[in-house]
Amino acid sequence: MPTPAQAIPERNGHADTLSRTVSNSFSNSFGTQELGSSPQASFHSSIPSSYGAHQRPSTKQLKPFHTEDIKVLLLENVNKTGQDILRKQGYQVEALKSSLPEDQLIEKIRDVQVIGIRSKTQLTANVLKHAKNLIVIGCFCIGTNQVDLKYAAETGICVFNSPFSNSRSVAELMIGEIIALARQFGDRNNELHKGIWNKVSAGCWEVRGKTLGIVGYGHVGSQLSVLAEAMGMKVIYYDVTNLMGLGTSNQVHSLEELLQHADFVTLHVPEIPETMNMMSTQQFEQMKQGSYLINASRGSVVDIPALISASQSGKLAGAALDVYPNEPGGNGEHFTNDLNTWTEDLRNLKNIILTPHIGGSTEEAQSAIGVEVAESLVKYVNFGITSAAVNMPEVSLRSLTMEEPNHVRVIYIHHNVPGVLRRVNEILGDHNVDKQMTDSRGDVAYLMADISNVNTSEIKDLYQSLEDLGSRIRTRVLY
Ligand SMILES: NC(=O)C1=CN([C@@H]2O[C@H](COP(=O)(O)OP(=O)(O)OC[C@H]3O[C@@H](n4cnc5c(N)ncnc54)[C@H](O)[C@@H]3O)[C@@H](O)[C@H]2O)C=CC1
Ligand SMILES: O=C(O)CCC(=O)C(=O)O
Repeated sequence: MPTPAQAIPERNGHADTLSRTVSNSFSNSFGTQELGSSPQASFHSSIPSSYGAHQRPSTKQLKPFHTEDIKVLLLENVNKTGQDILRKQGYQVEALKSSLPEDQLIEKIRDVQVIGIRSKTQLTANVLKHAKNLIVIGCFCIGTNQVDLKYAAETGICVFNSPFSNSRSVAELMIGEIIALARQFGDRNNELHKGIWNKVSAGCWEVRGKTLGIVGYGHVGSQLSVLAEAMGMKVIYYDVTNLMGLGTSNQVHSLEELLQHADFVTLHVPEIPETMNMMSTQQFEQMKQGSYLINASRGSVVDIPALISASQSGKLAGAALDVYPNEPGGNGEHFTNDLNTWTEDLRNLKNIILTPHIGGSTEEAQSAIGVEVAESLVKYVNFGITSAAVNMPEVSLRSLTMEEPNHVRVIYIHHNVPGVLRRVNEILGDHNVDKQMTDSRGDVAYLMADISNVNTSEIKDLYQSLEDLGSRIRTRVLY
């Protein structure tokens, strides 16, 4: 039987925080309950039943949650490593293999404090406005374009992702696809499966000495750069940021310059307005005759009808796509014109490799992502720590310990306007503020304060006073 301290492996120097399962909380997400015992007793009541049910006092607490009260919805087949971490906390975890249509998602999201998704589930403002209990979102992937990050921050919902745990997997897939396209082995494989022996060398090339043009030299692009040079490729890259090239790779000044020189072009940019249809008719015209395009970033980055024309005209000698403007919610026979009107045309092109968004789908990547994101969720739910959050300021304090029984952690997410700290500290001022940290990101600020000598009877007033401030987005009191 694991102890709470063993429940999550230590990472990022937070062993002390993880060893104390602080899970009593006074927050607007949970129903009002009667005031009862001291913070010390309520701490024991928060420990999951498997760790110490015999210690739970019968008295009800002031609107605290026990970890068993935390409801988590995981969609899109989140890895077991992540599920296990959340379950070991005692949270109620429902894990589904696919994403949900919007109406079903809205029904489910009403009820949960935590949701975990991958790249498919769209957490728009319209969906999130129904998520009255939600305090945190975990994107078990790199991309966060599927979440309305601004709306989430403005409603006090923190978002986490895994910024690089699948980068290597994507880079390795790119290497496989560069060789596959250069040797046309996708087509040869398909032909032989149909019984056709077609031994040809025309239009088939070694990759050694060819130029790879990487668009977006971040985690994936830079990994790919190193691997490609090891195969004897020359690497150039284009990025909106001025970045040091690894090995002997060189940054170019414009996308056009890259397209004019590269034999292979790979795309590794985020989905943002500036990258929408970044590769369209004009850009395909700027590419070298007989060059190749690979897109494993997001479907919106490539204008697919323009790619189909460039391929049919022979400008492109081949292409590989892992991502599409519309992707199905789950596995099955969905890749038809019902999904995207041009699907049949795409499927009929020569030397085209089509994969179902598997760039990051390896055992290693999914297992690491599961651990990383689940740990972030636990630290946020149990301790309010926002380190590595995507849409909130990063705030963390040394944890409360068992030796500080009458301490309370106040978390106050608020509009970033003048005068708030003064008012908050007036409210906290009757207690000793042991430590405090505050930071802002755009219009939203996040304050965390550990205060001592708090009687349980004072917590409700403390909470209510903070809630009554006009600047309030969300208040949580953990004790
Ligand atoms: N197919 C798959 O399974 C996967 C897809 N991805 C996608 O790949 C994207 C890139 O991933 P990472 O390398 O980890 O991201 P990253 O954030 O580390 O790097 C992205 C790079 O793109 C650059 N960039 C942004 N806008 C640009 C523009 N307009 N022109 C040129 N460069 C621009 C940034 O400066 C940055 O250096 C992710 O945003 C995600 O959408 C990521 C992982 C798996
Ligand atoms: O594995 C997934 O579902 C999504 C991978 C991806 O596109 C990402 O990490 O951004």
